Amino acid sequence: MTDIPGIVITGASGRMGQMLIKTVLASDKCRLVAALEREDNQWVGQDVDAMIGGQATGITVTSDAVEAFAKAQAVIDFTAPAATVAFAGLAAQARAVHVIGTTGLSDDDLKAINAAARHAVIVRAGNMSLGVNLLVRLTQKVAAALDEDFDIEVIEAHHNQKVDAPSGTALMLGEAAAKGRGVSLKEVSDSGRDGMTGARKKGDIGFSAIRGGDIVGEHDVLFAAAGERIVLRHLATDRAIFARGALKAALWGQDKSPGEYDMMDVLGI
Ligand SMILES: NC(=O)C1=CN([C@@H]2O[C@H](COP(=O)(O)OP(=O)(O)OC[C@H]3O[C@@H](n4cnc5c(N)ncnc54)[C@H](OP(=O)(O)O)[C@@H]3O)[C@@H](O)[C@H]2O)C=CC1
Ligand SMILES: O=C(O)C1=N[C@H](C(=O)O)C[C@H](O)C1
Repeated sequence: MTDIPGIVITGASGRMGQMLIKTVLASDKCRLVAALEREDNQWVGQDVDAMIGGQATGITVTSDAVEAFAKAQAVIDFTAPAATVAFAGLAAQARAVHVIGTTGLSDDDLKAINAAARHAVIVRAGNMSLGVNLLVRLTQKVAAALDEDFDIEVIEAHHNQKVDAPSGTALMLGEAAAKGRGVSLKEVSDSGRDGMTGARKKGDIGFSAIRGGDIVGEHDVLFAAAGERIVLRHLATDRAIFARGALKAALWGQDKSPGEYDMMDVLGI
């Protein structure tokens, strides 16, 4: 046994799962203890190195979450809402830090995650990159400085396999803009415009989603008034930025008390 935190990666064969495994293997601050996939996944029973095409790890992809979590000090989870809610309960039982990158979570999912955070540390963010979390802060500041003569629109673009919209990041940016304005996002959110929508309602925060090709993740926050526009922009070109943030969160959470945290807490911004 060593003091270096043991990490489980869920959704191990996914786009983020593979990136996370590579990031953990490249770090000397943690060790990979398990790579988890669901039972019917083609990689279960195969070596992690065959899946990621990298160095020999001696670790076989497993579908046994209970056994995997029992060996872990942290679980890094970028999967899908149903899986993440189940993992939150199991990670809490194992008293492992649960880092959640999964987006598209419903209010009920968030309640279940919040309940699990009574027993263990959970760090959850729709975007784990430093750049986006700074952009969230900037968005709040700019929204607080401008009045409703500036229409706020969040525009996001992602690859053609993304299943949820608006993106988790777009919602973080929308929440920040609403907070800056001192309003509730639920009351002013306008997404999915189509057909005879009528004129834009003053004070609304709009969302637009583009899906295509292999776009990693692009977010604009547009403040548009008569005669001028301000655009705050983040472009992700490499999923490594999310994996680095997630690993930082897993290590940061090791000495924290049970509760739900976000990347602002981790980054101290
Ligand atoms: N917070 C952040 O910084 C970021 C968040 N994300 C979010 O992370 C999530 C994953 O993204 P991405 O890696 O691109 O997606 P992928 O579809 O590439 O990977 C998802 C993985 O999760 C597994 N999975 C899905 N459902 C279940 C389930 N019910 N039980 C067990 N495993 C399951 C999939 O397995 P299978 O193939 O068998 O279905 C797959 O291995 C998304 O919600 C995305 O929005 C992505 C990037 C950054
Ligand atoms: O699904 C993705 O790919 C991404 N999802 C996150 C989101 O929903 O914002 C973060 C990043 O933009 C990539």
